[in-house]
Amino acid sequence: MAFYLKNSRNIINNLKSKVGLSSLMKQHSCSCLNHNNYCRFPASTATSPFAPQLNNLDLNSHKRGCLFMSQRFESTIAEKQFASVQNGEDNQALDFPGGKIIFSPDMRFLSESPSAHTYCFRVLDDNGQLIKQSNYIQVSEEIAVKMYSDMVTLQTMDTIFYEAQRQGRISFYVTTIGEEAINIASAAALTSDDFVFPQYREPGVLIWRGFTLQEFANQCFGNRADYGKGRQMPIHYGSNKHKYFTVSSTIATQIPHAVGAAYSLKMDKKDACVVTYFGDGGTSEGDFHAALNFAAVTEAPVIFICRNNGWAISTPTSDQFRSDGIAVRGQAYGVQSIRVDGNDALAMYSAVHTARKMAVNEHRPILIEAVTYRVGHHSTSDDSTKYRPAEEIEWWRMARDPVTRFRKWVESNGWWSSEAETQLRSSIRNQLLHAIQMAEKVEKPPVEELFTDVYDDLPSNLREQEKLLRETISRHPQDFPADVPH
Ligand SMILES: Cc1ncc(C[n+]2csc(CCOP(=O)(O)OP(=O)(O)O)c2C)c(N)n1
Ligand SMILES: [K+]
Repeated sequence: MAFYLKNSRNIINNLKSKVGLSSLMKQHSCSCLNHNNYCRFPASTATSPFAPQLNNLDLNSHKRGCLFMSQRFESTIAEKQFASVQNGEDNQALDFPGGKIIFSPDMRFLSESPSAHTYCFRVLDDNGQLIKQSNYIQVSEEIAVKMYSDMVTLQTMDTIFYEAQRQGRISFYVTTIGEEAINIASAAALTSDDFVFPQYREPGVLIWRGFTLQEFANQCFGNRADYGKGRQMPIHYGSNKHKYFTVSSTIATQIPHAVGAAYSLKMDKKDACVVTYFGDGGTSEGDFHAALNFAAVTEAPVIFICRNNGWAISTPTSDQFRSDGIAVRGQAYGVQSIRVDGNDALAMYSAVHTARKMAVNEHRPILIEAVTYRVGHHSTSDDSTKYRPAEEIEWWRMARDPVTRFRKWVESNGWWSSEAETQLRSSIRNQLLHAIQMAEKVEKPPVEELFTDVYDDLPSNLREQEKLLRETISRHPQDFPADVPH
């Protein structure tokens, strides 16, 4: 039998000094309650002066019991504290709402940075070899081969769609080059019941979940088969079937949405969590901060995955923030956090797999900072050599490519060969070229679709806009795409 007390960090010292229980107490966190705020007392506590109350508790009723006990202890301590402050004794600490505050005569400011940088968890070295004693979750041959194949699919899709944009066949594109491991390994560690609130550099999650290359192409071409009916720019994918919320260009808006969705999963007692992705730039938005705090206090099962890729368009992280990256901010909000080598697929898989268990079983948010590099330009509207050295990009592309690193590990297990590689790459390339040709042939959605799906009855301002649009098209037909029915 064991006993649990709420806010025990705050009262443990008082108990030690005033009640003399120190030899009986063992501080340790309780995973099923409010985490760090609870202490477990061993059965021997039964010999303490509090034995009659403690004996009324057991493991199953400890939550009810500890609330009762904590109220009892807190009120006793508050009374004693009040009396001792009145008497001018023991004024070194006080219970404030929310926790004990220790007073000190030293005027000491908290340092702006920790003395040591936060460690970065990795499993595979740069050469794809397992680092001895690394603490990782095993993946089966089947999962490893699918992970590798999907990373190659993502890389090939990026190359071909990027070229299609350069040829003027699609209007815009964003590549994920360099971030394939974050995309695919995180997706592999989730279940299909988990909801995804993406930024825009995570299409690999959809690849993993079975969104077809034809579906990707239909969205980029904005044709009639696109679920968004051509209303959004290319790469703004969404899929009800795959629980993947539609990409919104507006940075960081998805982060609080994810927390709300996670809170609702918790209230519905679902065995699932929510995962949201964002970049280092996204963490400068207020939405990021509100979301972390909201998730911490509601104990929402949400995994925040920050792709810290060094650049937010042309803004380097040194101009973005002065903290030791992103992971440390989780701690400030009361969220367990980890920094991971985002170019190590096994480390990403292990961290997300573990985070998912913690989120779902313990009802808590987790923050993962995946350290990586944006190898491509920000988008097809950007030329990143204007603001960063070409050698830096090349170094990451060659020496730290996550796809090659993972391939070496898969090969060293005897699960992959150069014949399989050649066959996979040529098959994906052919499928993509075919998907593009098909998507190009499908008609575009008609003009009236611009105005549907929001209101049952079009309000007068939208009717006016539609009229104005049609008049403009008839006055300037040469400026209007010939393949859009109107
Ligand atoms: C609220 C808002 N501000 C600015 C922009 C313009 N913008 C588009 S992408 C981007 C950079 C985002 O960088 P980051 O979040 O680090 O993601 P990355 O592109 O590196 O993956 C900016 C500033 C926007 N879309 N939304
Ligand atoms: K970024």
